[in-house]
Amino acid sequence: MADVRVKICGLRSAADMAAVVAAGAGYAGFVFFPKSPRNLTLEQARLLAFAAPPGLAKVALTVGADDATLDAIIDAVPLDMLQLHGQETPERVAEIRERYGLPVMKAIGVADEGDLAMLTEYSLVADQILIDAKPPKGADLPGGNGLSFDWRLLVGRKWLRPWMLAGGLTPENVAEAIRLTGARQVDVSSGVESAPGLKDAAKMEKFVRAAT
Ligand SMILES: O=C(O)c1ccccc1NCC(=O)[C@H](O)[C@H](O)COP(=O)(O)O
Repeated sequence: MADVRVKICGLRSAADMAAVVAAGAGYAGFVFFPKSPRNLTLEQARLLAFAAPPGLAKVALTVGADDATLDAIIDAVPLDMLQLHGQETPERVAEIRERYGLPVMKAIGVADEGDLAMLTEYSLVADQILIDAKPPKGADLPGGNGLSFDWRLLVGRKWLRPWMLAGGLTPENVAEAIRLTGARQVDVSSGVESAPGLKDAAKMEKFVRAAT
């Protein structure tokens, strides 16, 4: 599968960054969400971002962050993209995009066909759309739960913006997910971990190989 770009989300250490680079991923994601096992400090993220080679896009994931939080992240960490993984409205997405001048990827949780209208709505204001599984009711995390959705919902659909498939992808299922949905970009976190928040270099390598 040529030309598929992989995002590996939730890096926390220099070893994670080295493994992402060695595997050949196109995006590296840093999670700024205190409840997450993948949460990292501004200083940790700054060091990892400076260790990233040119061409690897550095993405900060936030959840309903206010301007002060985003200001602090952007001041500390050299970034290529913001990933908004909360309940940000289309107006807020547009505001963030305008304020920071960085491309914005809006994550949308999908469980059934009724959720697809939101993808169209947000593709009018975001630079990219991340199509993720909807978290279970009452979940601590709005993403990164290792759950997938029915990929057949995406068959034959088109959106105005580039999009990325996420949710429960693993080295074992990513090729089938790409085949079915036609995704040109995929995002993974839990599926390349040995425990929550602990990335596994061998799984990262296997995932990128299976996806590309
Ligand atoms: O990873 C987290 O802990 C997290 C916390 C809060 C919001 C989103 C979070 N993760 C999002 C992702 O890592 C991915 O973009 C996506 O949800 C895929 O995750 P997974 O199903 O674990 O592969």
